[in-house]
Amino acid sequence: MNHSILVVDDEERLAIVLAAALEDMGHAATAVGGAHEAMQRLERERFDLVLTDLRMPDMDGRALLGEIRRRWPETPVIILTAFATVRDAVELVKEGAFDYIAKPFEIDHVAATVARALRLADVVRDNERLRGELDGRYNLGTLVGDSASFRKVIRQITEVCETRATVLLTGESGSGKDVVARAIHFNSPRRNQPFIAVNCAALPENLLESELFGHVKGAFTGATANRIGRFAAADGGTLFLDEIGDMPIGLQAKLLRAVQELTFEPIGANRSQKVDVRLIAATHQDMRAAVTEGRFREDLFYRLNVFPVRLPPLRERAGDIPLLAADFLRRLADSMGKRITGFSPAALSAMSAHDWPGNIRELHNCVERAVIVARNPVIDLPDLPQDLFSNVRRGGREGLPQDLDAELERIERDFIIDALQRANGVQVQAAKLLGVSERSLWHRIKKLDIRLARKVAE
Ligand SMILES: Nc1ncnc2c1ncn2[C@@H]1O[C@H](COP(=O)(O)OP(=O)(O)OP(=O)(O)O)[C@@H](O)[C@H]1O
Repeated sequence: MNHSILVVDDEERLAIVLAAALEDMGHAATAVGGAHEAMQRLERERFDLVLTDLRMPDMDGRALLGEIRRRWPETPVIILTAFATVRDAVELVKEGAFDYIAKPFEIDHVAATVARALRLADVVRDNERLRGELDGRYNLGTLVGDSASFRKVIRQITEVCETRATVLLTGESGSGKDVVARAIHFNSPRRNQPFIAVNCAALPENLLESELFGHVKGAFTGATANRIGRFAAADGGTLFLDEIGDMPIGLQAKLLRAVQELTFEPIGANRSQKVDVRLIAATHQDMRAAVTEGRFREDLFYRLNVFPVRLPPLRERAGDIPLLAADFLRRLADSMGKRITGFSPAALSAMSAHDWPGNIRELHNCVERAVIVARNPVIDLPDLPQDLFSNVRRGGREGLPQDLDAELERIERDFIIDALQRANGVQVQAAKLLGVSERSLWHRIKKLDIRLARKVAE
Protein backbone atom coordinates (compact mmCIF):
# COMPACT_ATOMS: atom_id res chain seq x y z
CA MET A 1 0.00 0.00 0.00
CA ASN A 2 1.22 3.50 -0.73
CA HIS A 3 1.64 5.53 2.45
CA SER A 4 2.17 9.23 3.04
CA ILE A 5 5.03 10.16 5.32
CA LEU A 6 6.02 13.52 6.77
CA VAL A 7 9.73 14.15 7.41
CA VAL A 8 10.58 16.99 9.79
CA ASP A 9 14.16 18.20 10.19
CA ASP A 10 15.67 21.66 10.47
CA GLU A 11 18.61 20.32 8.53
CA GLU A 12 16.62 20.67 5.37
CA ARG A 13 19.08 18.89 3.14
CA LEU A 14 18.77 15.81 5.30
CA ALA A 15 14.97 15.99 5.30
CA ILE A 16 14.98 16.15 1.51
CA VAL A 17 17.42 13.24 1.13
CA LEU A 18 15.38 11.13 3.53
CA ALA A 19 12.11 12.02 1.78
CA ALA A 20 13.68 11.02 -1.55
CA ALA A 21 14.79 7.68 -0.09
CA LEU A 22 11.26 7.06 1.22
CA GLU A 23 9.86 7.91 -2.22
CA ASP A 24 12.24 5.31 -3.66
CA MET A 25 10.68 2.80 -1.27
CA GLY A 26 7.32 3.54 -2.88
CA HIS A 27 5.87 6.00 -0.35
CA ALA A 28 4.67 9.56 -0.82
CA ALA A 29 7.01 11.67 1.33
CA THR A 30 6.89 15.36 2.24
CA ALA A 31 9.88 17.15 3.76
CA VAL A 32 9.50 20.20 6.02
CA GLY A 33 12.12 22.21 7.88
CA GLY A 34 10.51 22.64 11.31
CA ALA A 35 7.81 21.59 13.74
CA HIS A 36 5.51 24.56 13.12
CA GLU A 37 5.46 23.87 9.43
CA ALA A 38 4.85 20.22 10.26
CA MET A 39 1.81 21.16 12.36
CA GLN A 40 0.43 23.24 9.49
CA ARG A 41 0.79 20.29 7.11
CA LEU A 42 -0.76 17.89 9.61
CA GLU A 43 -3.78 20.18 9.96
CA ARG A 44 -4.36 20.02 6.23
CA GLU A 45 -3.38 16.50 5.24
CA ARG A 46 -3.54 13.04 6.62
CA PHE A 47 -0.15 11.35 7.15
CA ASP A 48 0.37 7.70 7.95
CA LEU A 49 3.69 8.33 9.68
CA VAL A 50 5.85 11.21 10.92
CA LEU A 51 9.64 11.09 11.15
CA THR A 52 10.92 14.00 13.17
CA ASP A 53 14.23 15.34 14.36
CA LEU A 54 14.56 15.67 18.12
CA ARG A 55 16.34 19.02 18.40
CA MET A 56 14.85 21.82 16.34
CA PRO A 57 14.95 25.54 17.02
CA ASP A 58 11.26 26.42 16.65
CA MET A 59 9.65 23.61 18.67
CA ASP A 60 11.42 20.43 19.67
CA GLY A 61 10.56 16.86 18.76
CA ARG A 62 9.14 16.15 22.21
CA ALA A 63 6.57 18.94 21.93
CA LEU A 64 5.71 17.88 18.40
CA LEU A 65 5.28 14.29 19.57
CA GLY A 66 3.00 15.50 22.37
CA GLU A 67 0.82 17.43 19.92
CA ILE A 68 0.59 14.52 17.51
CA ARG A 69 -0.24 12.04 20.28
CA ARG A 70 -2.97 14.37 21.48
CA ARG A 71 -4.54 15.30 18.17
CA TRP A 72 -3.72 12.42 15.85
CA PRO A 73 -3.12 9.53 18.25
CA GLU A 74 -3.29 6.90 15.52
CA THR A 75 -0.31 8.40 13.65
CA PRO A 76 2.99 6.79 14.67
CA VAL A 77 6.01 9.03 15.19
CA ILE A 78 9.63 7.99 14.71
CA ILE A 79 12.27 10.20 16.32
CA LEU A 80 15.47 11.01 14.43
CA THR A 81 18.27 11.73 16.83
CA ALA A 82 21.95 12.48 16.96
CA PHE A 83 23.97 9.92 18.86
CA ALA A 84 24.43 12.33 21.77
CA THR A 85 20.69 12.57 22.40
CA VAL A 86 19.78 8.89 22.05
CA ARG A 87 18.94 8.80 25.74
CA ASP A 88 16.30 11.53 25.24
CA ALA A 89 14.90 9.64 22.28
CA VAL A 90 14.55 6.51 24.40
CA GLU A 91 12.56 8.60 26.88
CA LEU A 92 10.30 9.71 24.03
CA VAL A 93 9.66 6.11 23.08
CA LYS A 94 8.45 5.62 26.62
CA GLU A 95 6.19 8.62 26.09
CA GLY A 96 4.60 7.10 23.03
CA ALA A 97 6.97 7.55 20.07
CA PHE A 98 6.98 4.40 17.95
CA ASP A 99 10.77 4.11 17.87
CA TYR A 100 13.88 6.19 17.25
CA ILE A 101 16.58 6.16 14.60
CA ALA A 102 20.07 7.38 15.49
CA LYS A 103 21.92 9.58 12.99
CA PRO A 104 23.88 8.91 10.89
CA PHE A 105 21.56 6.15 9.78
CA GLU A 106 21.70 3.20 7.47
CA ILE A 107 18.93 3.43 4.92
CA ASP A 108 18.11 -0.27 5.42
CA HIS A 109 17.50 0.41 9.09
CA VAL A 110 15.22 3.33 8.21
CA ALA A 111 13.33 1.14 5.74
CA ALA A 112 12.81 -1.61 8.31
CA THR A 113 11.66 0.76 11.08
CA VAL A 114 9.34 2.63 8.73
CA ALA A 115 7.86 -0.65 7.49
CA ARG A 116 7.17 -1.77 11.06
CA ALA A 117 5.53 1.52 11.95
CA LEU A 118 3.35 1.48 8.85
CA ARG A 119 2.24 -2.06 9.52
CA LEU A 120 1.11 -0.95 12.94
CA ALA A 121 -0.59 2.16 11.54
CA ASP A 122 -2.52 -0.04 9.10
CA VAL A 123 -3.66 -2.35 11.87
CA VAL A 124 -4.70 0.55 14.08
CA ARG A 125 -6.63 2.14 11.23
CA ASP A 126 -8.23 -1.17 10.41
CA ASN A 127 -9.18 -1.64 14.03
CA GLU A 128 -10.79 1.75 14.03
CA ARG A 129 -12.86 0.71 11.09
CA LEU A 130 -13.76 -2.49 12.87
CA ARG A 131 -14.63 -0.76 16.08
CA GLY A 132 -18.11 -0.01 14.82
CA GLU A 133 -18.59 -3.55 13.59
CA LEU A 134 -17.56 -5.36 16.73
CA ASP A 135 -19.80 -5.71 19.70
CA GLY A 136 -17.52 -3.27 21.40
CA ARG A 137 -16.59 -5.40 24.35
CA TYR A 138 -13.13 -6.45 23.37
CA ASN A 139 -11.99 -3.55 21.25
CA LEU A 140 -8.44 -2.58 22.00
CA GLY A 141 -9.76 0.90 22.65
CA THR A 142 -11.92 -0.30 25.51
CA LEU A 143 -8.99 -1.78 27.43
CA VAL A 144 -8.34 0.80 30.07
CA GLY A 145 -4.81 1.97 30.79
CA ASP A 146 -2.39 4.63 29.71
CA SER A 147 0.76 3.77 31.65
CA ALA A 148 3.89 3.11 29.63
CA SER A 149 3.83 -0.57 30.57
CA PHE A 150 0.21 -1.01 29.49
CA ARG A 151 0.75 0.95 26.30
CA LYS A 152 3.49 -1.52 25.51
CA VAL A 153 0.98 -4.36 25.94
CA ILE A 154 -1.46 -2.65 23.59
CA ARG A 155 1.33 -2.13 21.05
CA GLN A 156 2.23 -5.80 21.23
CA ILE A 157 -1.37 -6.95 20.88
CA THR A 158 -1.90 -4.62 17.96
CA GLU A 159 1.16 -6.06 16.27
CA VAL A 160 0.19 -9.67 16.79
CA CYS A 161 -3.58 -9.71 16.37
CA GLU A 162 -3.46 -9.65 12.58
CA THR A 163 -1.06 -12.60 12.46
CA ARG A 164 -1.74 -16.18 13.45
CA ALA A 165 1.32 -16.43 15.69
CA THR A 166 0.92 -18.33 18.96
CA VAL A 167 0.80 -15.91 21.89
CA LEU A 168 1.87 -16.69 25.44
CA LEU A 169 0.33 -14.32 27.99
CA THR A 170 1.98 -14.23 31.37
CA GLY A 171 0.89 -12.26 34.39
CA GLU A 172 -0.41 -12.56 37.90
CA SER A 173 -3.94 -13.62 38.59
CA GLY A 174 -6.43 -10.87 37.77
CA SER A 175 -4.00 -8.93 35.59
CA GLY A 176 -6.19 -9.20 32.50
CA LYS A 177 -4.94 -12.26 30.59
CA ASP A 178 -8.41 -13.48 29.73
CA VAL A 179 -9.54 -10.06 28.52
CA VAL A 180 -6.42 -9.66 26.41
CA ALA A 181 -6.80 -13.13 24.86
CA ARG A 182 -10.31 -12.19 23.78
CA ALA A 183 -9.17 -8.80 22.53
CA ILE A 184 -6.57 -10.52 20.34
CA HIS A 185 -9.17 -12.89 18.90
CA PHE A 186 -11.85 -10.27 18.33
CA ASN A 187 -9.36 -8.02 16.57
CA SER A 188 -7.98 -10.79 14.39
CA PRO A 189 -9.15 -11.96 10.98
CA ARG A 190 -10.72 -14.91 12.84
CA ARG A 191 -13.10 -12.71 14.81
CA ASN A 192 -16.18 -14.22 13.18
CA GLN A 193 -15.02 -17.75 13.99
CA PRO A 194 -15.23 -19.40 17.43
CA PHE A 195 -13.20 -18.33 20.45
CA ILE A 196 -12.89 -21.39 22.68
CA ALA A 197 -11.34 -21.26 26.14
CA VAL A 198 -10.10 -24.21 28.19
CA ASN A 199 -8.88 -23.95 31.74
CA CYS A 200 -6.07 -26.50 31.90
CA ALA A 201 -5.96 -26.39 35.71
CA ALA A 202 -9.61 -27.18 36.27
CA LEU A 203 -9.75 -30.83 35.25
CA PRO A 204 -7.88 -34.04 36.09
CA GLU A 205 -5.66 -35.41 33.31
CA ASN A 206 -8.06 -37.92 31.72
CA LEU A 207 -10.98 -35.51 31.61
CA LEU A 208 -8.79 -32.74 30.27
CA GLU A 209 -7.57 -34.98 27.47
CA SER A 210 -11.14 -35.68 26.43
CA GLU A 211 -12.03 -32.01 26.83
CA LEU A 212 -9.21 -30.96 24.53
CA PHE A 213 -9.23 -33.70 21.92
CA GLY A 214 -12.64 -35.32 22.25
CA HIS A 215 -13.37 -39.04 22.31
CA VAL A 216 -15.26 -41.65 20.36
CA LYS A 217 -18.15 -43.66 21.71
CA GLY A 218 -16.96 -46.56 23.84
CA ALA A 219 -13.42 -45.17 24.28
CA PHE A 220 -13.74 -45.54 28.04
CA THR A 221 -16.42 -46.36 30.58
CA GLY A 222 -18.97 -43.62 30.41
CA ALA A 223 -18.13 -42.58 26.85
CA THR A 224 -21.63 -43.24 25.62
CA ALA A 225 -21.39 -41.04 22.54
CA ASN A 226 -18.81 -39.38 20.33
CA ARG A 227 -17.72 -36.06 21.71
CA ILE A 228 -15.81 -33.38 19.88
CA GLY A 229 -13.03 -31.70 21.81
CA ARG A 230 -12.10 -28.07 22.14
CA PHE A 231 -9.45 -28.25 19.43
CA ALA A 232 -12.06 -29.36 16.92
CA ALA A 233 -14.61 -26.85 18.24
CA ALA A 234 -12.13 -24.04 17.70
CA ASP A 235 -11.46 -25.00 14.07
CA GLY A 236 -11.09 -21.83 12.03
CA GLY A 237 -10.94 -19.72 15.18
CA THR A 238 -8.86 -19.32 18.33
CA LEU A 239 -8.20 -21.78 21.14
CA PHE A 240 -7.31 -20.16 24.46
CA LEU A 241 -5.41 -22.51 26.77
CA ASP A 242 -5.68 -20.81 30.15
CA GLU A 243 -3.42 -21.86 33.05
CA ILE A 244 -1.19 -23.73 30.64
CA GLY A 245 1.48 -24.01 33.35
CA ASP A 246 -0.79 -26.47 35.14
CA MET A 247 -1.11 -28.79 32.17
CA PRO A 248 -0.40 -32.33 33.45
CA ILE A 249 3.00 -33.50 32.22
CA GLY A 250 1.42 -36.73 30.92
CA LEU A 251 -0.67 -34.78 28.41
CA GLN A 252 2.05 -32.47 27.24
CA ALA A 253 3.43 -34.76 24.51
CA LYS A 254 0.01 -35.01 22.89
CA LEU A 255 -0.47 -31.29 23.20
CA LEU A 256 2.94 -30.68 21.66
CA ARG A 257 1.95 -32.61 18.57
CA ALA A 258 -1.35 -30.78 18.36
CA VAL A 259 0.37 -27.41 18.70
CA GLN A 260 3.13 -28.30 16.27
CA GLU A 261 1.16 -30.02 13.56
CA LEU A 262 -2.41 -29.03 14.42
CA THR A 263 -3.14 -32.74 14.28
CA PHE A 264 -4.49 -35.00 17.04
CA GLU A 265 -6.47 -38.15 17.67
CA PRO A 266 -9.64 -38.07 19.74
CA ILE A 267 -9.40 -40.68 22.53
CA GLY A 268 -10.18 -44.08 21.13
CA ALA A 269 -10.10 -42.95 17.51
CA ASN A 270 -7.80 -44.61 15.01
CA ARG A 271 -7.61 -41.69 12.63
CA SER A 272 -6.08 -38.31 13.28
CA GLN A 273 -7.85 -35.08 12.73
CA LYS A 274 -6.41 -31.84 11.38
CA VAL A 275 -7.61 -28.41 12.40
CA ASP A 276 -6.85 -24.79 11.65
CA VAL A 277 -6.56 -23.18 15.05
CA ARG A 278 -4.80 -20.09 16.35
CA LEU A 279 -3.44 -20.67 19.83
CA ILE A 280 -3.22 -18.31 22.75
CA ALA A 281 -1.92 -19.68 26.05
CA ALA A 282 -1.83 -17.98 29.42
CA THR A 283 -0.30 -18.62 32.79
CA HIS A 284 0.46 -16.94 36.09
CA GLN A 285 3.44 -19.27 36.55
CA ASP A 286 7.09 -18.70 35.85
CA MET A 287 7.33 -21.02 32.87
CA ARG A 288 11.12 -21.10 32.75
CA ALA A 289 11.17 -22.31 36.34
CA ALA A 290 8.52 -24.92 35.48
CA VAL A 291 10.80 -26.12 32.66
CA THR A 292 13.88 -26.20 34.90
CA GLU A 293 11.97 -28.12 37.55
CA GLY A 294 10.82 -30.65 34.97
CA ARG A 295 7.12 -29.79 35.32
CA PHE A 296 6.85 -28.47 31.80
CA ARG A 297 8.37 -29.79 28.57
CA GLU A 298 10.92 -27.43 27.14
CA ASP A 299 9.95 -28.17 23.52
CA LEU A 300 6.31 -27.35 24.27
CA PHE A 301 7.32 -24.17 26.05
CA TYR A 302 9.24 -22.96 23.00
CA ARG A 303 6.31 -23.82 20.73
CA LEU A 304 4.03 -21.69 22.89
CA ASN A 305 6.42 -18.88 23.62
CA VAL A 306 6.46 -17.57 20.03
CA PHE A 307 5.09 -14.15 20.93
CA PRO A 308 5.26 -13.60 24.68
CA VAL A 309 3.24 -10.78 26.20
CA ARG A 310 3.75 -9.98 29.87
CA LEU A 311 0.82 -8.33 31.59
CA PRO A 312 2.21 -6.10 34.31
CA PRO A 313 0.76 -6.44 37.81
CA LEU A 314 -1.38 -3.47 38.79
CA ARG A 315 1.21 -2.20 41.28
CA GLU A 316 3.62 -1.73 38.35
CA ARG A 317 1.09 0.40 36.51
CA ALA A 318 -0.13 2.43 39.47
CA GLY A 319 -0.82 5.36 37.15
CA ASP A 320 -3.69 3.33 35.68
CA ILE A 321 -5.42 2.78 39.01
CA PRO A 322 -7.45 6.02 38.91
CA LEU A 323 -8.41 5.39 35.28
CA LEU A 324 -9.54 1.83 35.91
CA ALA A 325 -11.32 2.82 39.11
CA ALA A 326 -13.16 5.62 37.31
CA ASP A 327 -14.15 3.26 34.52
CA PHE A 328 -15.45 0.61 36.92
CA LEU A 329 -17.23 3.26 38.97
CA ARG A 330 -19.08 4.60 35.94
CA ARG A 331 -20.22 1.16 34.82
CA LEU A 332 -21.13 -0.13 38.28
CA ALA A 333 -22.92 3.00 39.42
CA ASP A 334 -24.88 2.97 36.15
CA SER A 335 -25.87 -0.65 36.54
CA MET A 336 -26.90 -0.13 40.17
CA GLY A 337 -28.73 3.08 39.35
CA LYS A 338 -26.69 5.11 41.86
CA ARG A 339 -25.50 8.63 41.23
CA ILE A 340 -21.85 8.62 42.22
CA THR A 341 -19.57 11.11 40.59
CA GLY A 342 -16.09 10.12 41.69
CA PHE A 343 -13.61 9.45 44.46
CA SER A 344 -12.34 11.74 47.18
CA PRO A 345 -8.61 12.58 46.94
CA ALA A 346 -7.99 10.53 50.08
CA ALA A 347 -9.76 7.50 48.63
CA LEU A 348 -7.82 7.80 45.38
CA SER A 349 -4.59 8.13 47.20
CA ALA A 350 -5.31 5.07 49.37
CA MET A 351 -6.15 3.08 46.26
CA SER A 352 -3.03 4.28 44.48
CA ALA A 353 -0.88 3.24 47.43
CA HIS A 354 -2.35 -0.24 47.78
CA ASP A 355 -0.44 -3.25 46.49
CA TRP A 356 -3.37 -4.97 44.75
CA PRO A 357 -2.18 -8.57 45.02
CA GLY A 358 -5.41 -9.56 43.24
CA ASN A 359 -4.72 -6.96 40.55
CA ILE A 360 -7.52 -5.56 38.38
CA ARG A 361 -10.05 -8.09 39.66
CA GLU A 362 -9.40 -6.95 43.23
CA LEU A 363 -9.73 -3.32 42.20
CA HIS A 364 -13.00 -4.09 40.46
CA ASN A 365 -14.34 -5.83 43.57
CA CYS A 366 -13.21 -2.96 45.76
CA VAL A 367 -15.04 -0.40 43.61
CA GLU A 368 -18.10 -2.63 43.46
CA ARG A 369 -18.22 -2.85 47.23
CA ALA A 370 -17.69 0.90 47.55
CA VAL A 371 -20.55 1.64 45.15
CA ILE A 372 -22.81 -0.61 47.18
CA VAL A 373 -21.97 0.95 50.55
CA ALA A 374 -21.52 4.59 49.49
CA ARG A 375 -24.08 6.98 50.96
CA ASN A 376 -22.72 10.09 49.25
CA PRO A 377 -22.07 11.04 45.64
CA VAL A 378 -18.33 10.84 46.26
CA ILE A 379 -16.64 7.64 47.38
CA ASP A 380 -14.53 8.27 50.44
CA LEU A 381 -12.18 6.34 52.72
CA PRO A 382 -14.88 4.72 54.90
CA ASP A 383 -16.41 3.20 51.75
CA LEU A 384 -13.22 1.30 50.97
CA PRO A 385 -12.45 -2.12 52.41
CA GLN A 386 -10.35 -2.13 55.54
CA ASP A 387 -7.64 -4.38 54.18
CA LEU A 388 -6.73 -1.63 51.76
CA PHE A 389 -5.13 0.19 54.62
CA SER A 390 -3.43 -2.69 56.34
CA ASN A 391 -1.22 -3.08 53.29
CA VAL A 392 -0.38 0.57 52.91
CA ARG A 393 2.23 0.55 55.59
CA ARG A 394 3.48 -2.96 55.35
CA GLY A 395 5.37 -2.79 58.58
CA GLY A 396 8.53 -4.68 59.22
CA ARG A 397 9.81 -4.94 62.77
CA GLU A 398 8.78 -2.27 65.29
CA GLY A 399 7.21 0.00 62.73
CA LEU A 400 10.18 -0.01 60.38
CA PRO A 401 9.41 -0.41 56.71
CA GLN A 402 10.45 -3.65 55.04
CA ASP A 403 11.57 -1.81 51.96
CA LEU A 404 12.56 1.77 52.64
CA ASP A 405 12.70 2.86 49.00
CA ALA A 406 9.26 1.46 48.21
CA GLU A 407 7.84 3.03 51.34
CA LEU A 408 9.32 6.44 50.55
CA GLU A 409 8.04 6.21 47.01
CA ARG A 410 4.57 5.47 48.34
CA ILE A 411 4.65 8.45 50.68
CA GLU A 412 5.94 10.68 47.90
CA ARG A 413 3.18 9.46 45.60
CA ASP A 414 0.51 10.12 48.26
CA PHE A 415 1.65 13.70 48.77
CA ILE A 416 1.95 14.45 45.07
CA ILE A 417 -1.49 13.06 44.27
CA ASP A 418 -2.93 15.00 47.18
CA ALA A 419 -1.29 18.25 46.06
CA LEU A 420 -2.37 17.75 42.46
CA GLN A 421 -5.92 17.15 43.60
CA ARG A 422 -5.92 20.28 45.72
CA ALA A 423 -4.43 22.29 42.85
CA ASN A 424 -7.01 20.84 40.46
CA GLY A 425 -4.24 19.38 38.35
CA VAL A 426 -2.35 22.65 37.88
CA GLN A 427 1.26 21.62 38.34
CA VAL A 428 2.67 25.07 39.14
CA GLN A 429 0.29 25.36 42.05
CA ALA A 430 0.87 21.80 43.21
CA ALA A 431 4.63 22.43 43.14
CA LYS A 432 4.12 25.53 45.32
CA LEU A 433 2.03 23.55 47.79
CA LEU A 434 4.80 21.00 48.06
CA GLY A 435 7.61 23.55 48.21
CA VAL A 436 9.46 22.15 45.20
CA SER A 437 10.18 23.57 41.76
CA GLU A 438 7.78 22.82 38.95
CA ARG A 439 10.58 20.98 37.16
CA SER A 440 11.26 18.79 40.15
CA LEU A 441 7.56 18.00 40.48
CA TRP A 442 7.39 17.14 36.79
CA HIS A 443 10.28 14.70 37.15
CA ARG A 444 8.68 13.05 40.15
CA ILE A 445 5.36 12.71 38.34
CA LYS A 446 7.14 11.01 35.45
CA LYS A 447 9.20 8.81 37.76
CA LEU A 448 6.17 7.65 39.71
CA ASP A 449 3.98 7.40 36.62
CA ILE A 450 1.29 9.55 38.22
CA ARG A 451 -1.72 10.60 36.19
CA LEU A 452 -2.63 14.24 36.48
CA ALA A 453 -5.41 15.04 38.85
CA ARG A 454 -7.55 16.69 36.18
CA LYS A 455 -7.64 13.42 34.33
CA VAL A 456 -8.06 11.57 37.59
CA ALA A 457 -11.21 13.51 38.26
CA GLU A 458 -12.71 12.64 34.86
N1 LIG B 1 -7.30 -3.30 30.72
C1 LIG B 1 -8.45 -3.56 31.33
N2 LIG B 1 -9.40 -2.63 31.32
C2 LIG B 1 -10.55 -2.84 31.98
N3 LIG B 1 -10.83 -3.94 32.68
C3 LIG B 1 -9.93 -4.91 32.72
C4 LIG B 1 -8.68 -4.77 32.04
N4 LIG B 1 -7.96 -5.88 32.24
C5 LIG B 1 -8.70 -6.67 33.04
N5 LIG B 1 -9.90 -6.10 33.31
C6 LIG B 1 -10.93 -6.69 34.20
O1 LIG B 1 -10.25 -7.25 35.31
C7 LIG B 1 -10.81 -8.51 35.69
C8 LIG B 1 -9.73 -9.59 35.67
O2 LIG B 1 -9.28 -9.79 34.35
P1 LIG B 1 -9.00 -11.24 33.74
O3 LIG B 1 -10.05 -12.23 34.14
O4 LIG B 1 -8.74 -11.07 32.29
O5 LIG B 1 -7.62 -11.60 34.50
P2 LIG B 1 -6.73 -12.92 34.39
O6 LIG B 1 -5.31 -12.47 34.36
O7 LIG B 1 -7.21 -13.76 33.26
O8 LIG B 1 -7.02 -13.61 35.77
P3 LIG B 1 -6.85 -15.16 36.14
O9 LIG B 1 -5.42 -15.51 35.88
O10 LIG B 1 -7.18 -15.18 37.61
O11 LIG B 1 -7.81 -15.92 35.31
C9 LIG B 1 -11.94 -8.74 34.74
O12 LIG B 1 -13.13 -8.31 35.38
C10 LIG B 1 -11.66 -7.85 33.57
O13 LIG B 1 -12.84 -7.44 32.92
